[in-house]
Amino acid sequence: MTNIDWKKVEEWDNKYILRTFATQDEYQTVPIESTEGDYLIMPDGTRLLDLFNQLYCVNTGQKNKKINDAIKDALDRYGFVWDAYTSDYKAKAAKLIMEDILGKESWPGKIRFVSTGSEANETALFIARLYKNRPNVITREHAFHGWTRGASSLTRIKGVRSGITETNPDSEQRHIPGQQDGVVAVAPSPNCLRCPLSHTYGSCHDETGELACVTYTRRMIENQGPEQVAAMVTEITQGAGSIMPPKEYIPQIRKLTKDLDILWIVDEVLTGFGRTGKWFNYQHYGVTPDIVTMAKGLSSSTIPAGAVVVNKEIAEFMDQFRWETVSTYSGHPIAMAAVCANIEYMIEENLVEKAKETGKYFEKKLLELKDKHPTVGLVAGAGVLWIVELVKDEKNTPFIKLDRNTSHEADPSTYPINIINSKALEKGVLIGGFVPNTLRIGTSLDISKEDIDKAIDALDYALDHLDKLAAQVQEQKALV
Ligand SMILES: Cc1ncc(COP(=O)(O)O)c(/C=N/[C@H](C)c2ccccc2)c1O
Repeated sequence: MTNIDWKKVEEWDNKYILRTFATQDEYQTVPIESTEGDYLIMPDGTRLLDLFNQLYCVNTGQKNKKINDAIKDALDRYGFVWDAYTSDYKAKAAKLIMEDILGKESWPGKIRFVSTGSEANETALFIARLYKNRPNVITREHAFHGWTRGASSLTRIKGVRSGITETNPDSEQRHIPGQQDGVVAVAPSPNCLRCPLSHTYGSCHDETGELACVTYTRRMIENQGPEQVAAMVTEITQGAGSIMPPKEYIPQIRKLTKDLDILWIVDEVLTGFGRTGKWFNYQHYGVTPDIVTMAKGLSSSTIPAGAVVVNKEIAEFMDQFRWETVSTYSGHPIAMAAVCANIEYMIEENLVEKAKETGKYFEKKLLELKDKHPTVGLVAGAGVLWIVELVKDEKNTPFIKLDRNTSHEADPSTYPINIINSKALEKGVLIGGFVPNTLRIGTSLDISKEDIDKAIDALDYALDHLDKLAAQVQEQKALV
């Protein structure tokens, strides 16, 4: 490795780069010298086991040899050609997705490649509104669909949707004028532990068995006027929002969209490509979408890539038109080479099945922690995507009242996810979440049992500390 002056790196980083998720004063440089498998390696050789899987996006592991070799081969042939030209890589990537992965399903029509998840969702919104000739779309509480204008109009995590937050917890929530355009209505999220409609799962079904949150969504769309609604956009498992729906929810939402003749856009940017133990998360529920958006695991993030798959009817409709917009890097030959190698590796190594089996081991180990630690209120997930809800008492009260909100209405150092993060780091494990009270665990599909055990040990150690803090708070309350 060339001799890097990491002091200079830190100086330039602080001096010239605009920050994300931290003000300049809060920001601290975290230098990473290299990555490998599920590990980040710092300049001093410290190896961090990454239970964020970065942003739940390195599905086939860091520095995957097959992907890196494919990129090197492609670089021997290409610099760049734009979407009007076809590389063998772009055509093969389309074939692998439409035939090898989705070939057994009758709904897929055609695919368009883009570069990010936000761009995939922008494309899906564009197509849905054009195809239905209607302006409105339905999103949900705690949704995260990206940061660009249309995608962010769907995003409903409080701190995120306005785009910026401030250190001072008492600061006014700022909103970026016009950023929320794009007529959307917000349906309740199937967050049964903290039901937005104050129901209890198991007794919230009506006489037809429909969940209360689905009935509410149906009524909301009927009030909007379904003839004004192009589509409902859903993550099957909410990623940043960290919510796993009850098993009936997705099939009932799919029925609702068909009953009301609106399109169903499924955002598989975070859950796609084997993360939940299926190629795509919707496949757990016996339903088929009209449009699927994808990114992250599409290339395992070695090179940015995103895509949108539309159903046969929409593909036929779009084929009539000259699409008068283009994104420069769509179908970039080097990115497509990474996509092909990523998918071929997943098929050769049977990684989707491996993730499914790994999920059973994760569930066993996380439920053991739930039995041991009073601050674990819920464990939910599948494959290598898990939620651990942190609570301060047996009533599942959240530590941070404004739950699923990143607008820093409290001091972030009091967030349970950050308390867990700093204790687990003592054991060389990076674990945490995005919303204050909920750990969001993600790994590569290939993670070893030894590394899972190392992660569970670190989480156990951190939860011991959180249990003590919760008990102290309870004792102080009892003294008052
Ligand atoms: C379901 C979903 N759709 C679209 C996008 C937008 O994709 P992009 O970034 O434009 O390629 C994302 C991005 N996730 C962000 C980075 C995230 C994930 C977990 C915690 C916090 C943030 C996503 O999760």
